[in-house]
Amino acid sequence: MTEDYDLFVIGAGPGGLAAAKQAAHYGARVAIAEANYLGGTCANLGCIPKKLMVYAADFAHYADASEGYGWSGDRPQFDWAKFVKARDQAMAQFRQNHERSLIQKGIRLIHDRAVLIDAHTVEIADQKITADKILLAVGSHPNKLNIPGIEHTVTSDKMFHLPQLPQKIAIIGGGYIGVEFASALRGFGTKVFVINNEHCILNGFDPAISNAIHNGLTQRGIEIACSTTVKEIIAGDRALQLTLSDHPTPITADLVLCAIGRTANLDNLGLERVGVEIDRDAIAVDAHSRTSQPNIFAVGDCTNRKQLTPVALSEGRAFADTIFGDYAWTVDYDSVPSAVCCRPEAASVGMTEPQAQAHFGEAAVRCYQSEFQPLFHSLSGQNEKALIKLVVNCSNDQVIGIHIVGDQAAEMLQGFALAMKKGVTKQEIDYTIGIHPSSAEEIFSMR
Ligand SMILES: Cc1cc2nc3c(=O)[nH]c(=O)nc-3n(C[C@H](O)[C@H](O)[C@H](O)COP(=O)(O)OP(=O)(O)OC[C@H]3O[C@@H](n4cnc5c(N)ncnc54)[C@H](O)[C@@H]3O)c2cc1C
Ligand SMILES: NC(=O)c1ccc[n+]([C@@H]2O[C@H](COP(=O)([O-])OP(=O)(O)OC[C@H]3O[C@@H](n4cnc5c(N)ncnc54)[C@H](O)[C@@H]3O)[C@@H](O)[C@H]2O)c1
Repeated sequence: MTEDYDLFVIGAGPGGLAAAKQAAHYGARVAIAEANYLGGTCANLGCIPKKLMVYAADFAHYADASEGYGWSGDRPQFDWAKFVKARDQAMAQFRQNHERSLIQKGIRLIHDRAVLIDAHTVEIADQKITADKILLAVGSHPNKLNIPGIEHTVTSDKMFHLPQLPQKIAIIGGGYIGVEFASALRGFGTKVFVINNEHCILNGFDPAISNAIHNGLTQRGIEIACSTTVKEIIAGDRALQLTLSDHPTPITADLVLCAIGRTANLDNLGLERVGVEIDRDAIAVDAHSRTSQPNIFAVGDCTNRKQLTPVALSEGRAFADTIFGDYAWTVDYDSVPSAVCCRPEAASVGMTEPQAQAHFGEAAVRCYQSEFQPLFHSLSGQNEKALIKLVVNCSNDQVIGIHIVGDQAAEMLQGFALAMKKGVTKQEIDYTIGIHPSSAEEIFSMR
């Protein structure tokens, strides 16, 4: 029997869109379903609106620095509602661009929720559609703590549509989302208190990064409590009151953000019905993103891999190249760079110093670290330092980890991440000529 499509994709976030477009490029007949907004979390409730918010907050930072550069006069005021309107217009435009590009590629977009009926059939908008292959790219949703008063908290989804900015916010979670919102909101003038259950924020990053970001955030006036959590939240007349474990006095805030990780969107998808197995609350897949049901695949946040847009994109492309194209490849999870869009910014790729020592032994690992004042801050009046750290495998001189803190850390890291993936040695870095004046040139003079 001929199926309606060669590929049916459930979820039009970065993973689903990349796979659909790549499969169509090979001539496959493709349909894609999206229950909410085209572009998924990344384009609508994640990376893009977050980065625009970070840019908006940066103007306060530049305004603070401008006096040292000879500027004076009235300081412009920030209008949250005006920003939200402009941002939403830009995001609507991005969605239209996505839709146009799907049409151009001959991909059918169905704006509705899809569920699995059997291994080759999905149900959507009261219609049954069959496909030879089905790709699950359904993403994830924010976790919430199970404590009294949790109903008084919001998650990152809500943060982009607040009617107004809070005067004081408590953020539960000191990971990517907690730290990024803490930093941006502080830029807008909000008082921020971060509560993290682990011994440091951004645990999992190199300790040099966690420490530098901790110091950078506290220097900007953000309060951080680690090795603690929230036991209870009580709504008072004027504020929310949070009781912390091992913390003498409750803290108050007018908004509480819960940012403690995200879990795959698996509810009522029909996975049990078609025999797709689950592992640690996510869809279990092999290296080629194949589930336990041979013609059903899964990519992105709904699998137990790295919850990052470029990872979802690569998994989508690798799936389409392997199944519909002429070559098979798998994603290399060892050299995935990522950045935390806080101020100061952090970016990282490869092994941390503790990971490298655990893997190769302490004696086999050498680290080079430089902390310096970027030229910009010689006049900004801000005591900001930048940091670059290299982790090197002594046995072959290869750079196996690069960690950067400071302005444009993400932009700086991108090229170095490619060099690391290609096996660059410390000696090759030493003999490379830098660009002057820049912060990045510091990496070439670390002895
Ligand atoms: C606040 C925030 C900031 C972030 N910032 C960054 C960043 O700076 N850099 C970065 O790399 N990553 C960032 N991320 C993570 C990034 O957004 C995700 O890793 C990425 O979006 C995952 O892509 P995906 O395609 O797997 O899923 P998603 O983007 O979540 O897309 C899944 C789509 O599937 C749809 N869907 C679900 N179920 C169904 C169904 N049954 N039928 C039809 N449609 C369905 C959903 O509506 C959704 O649109 C951020 C995340 C958040 C929350
Ligand atoms: N810039 C980026 O690339 C970016 C930005 C945002 C999100 N993301 C992706 O989205 C994922 C989810 O982000 P996230 O920040 O929600 O998760 P996360 O895993 O990055 O951080 C969660 C934090 O919450 C803390 N936590 C957990 N339980 C807690 C508790 N009971 N009390 C106090 N603290 C607690 C953890 O110690 C951790 O620091 C990230 O892992 C990342 O993959 C990426």
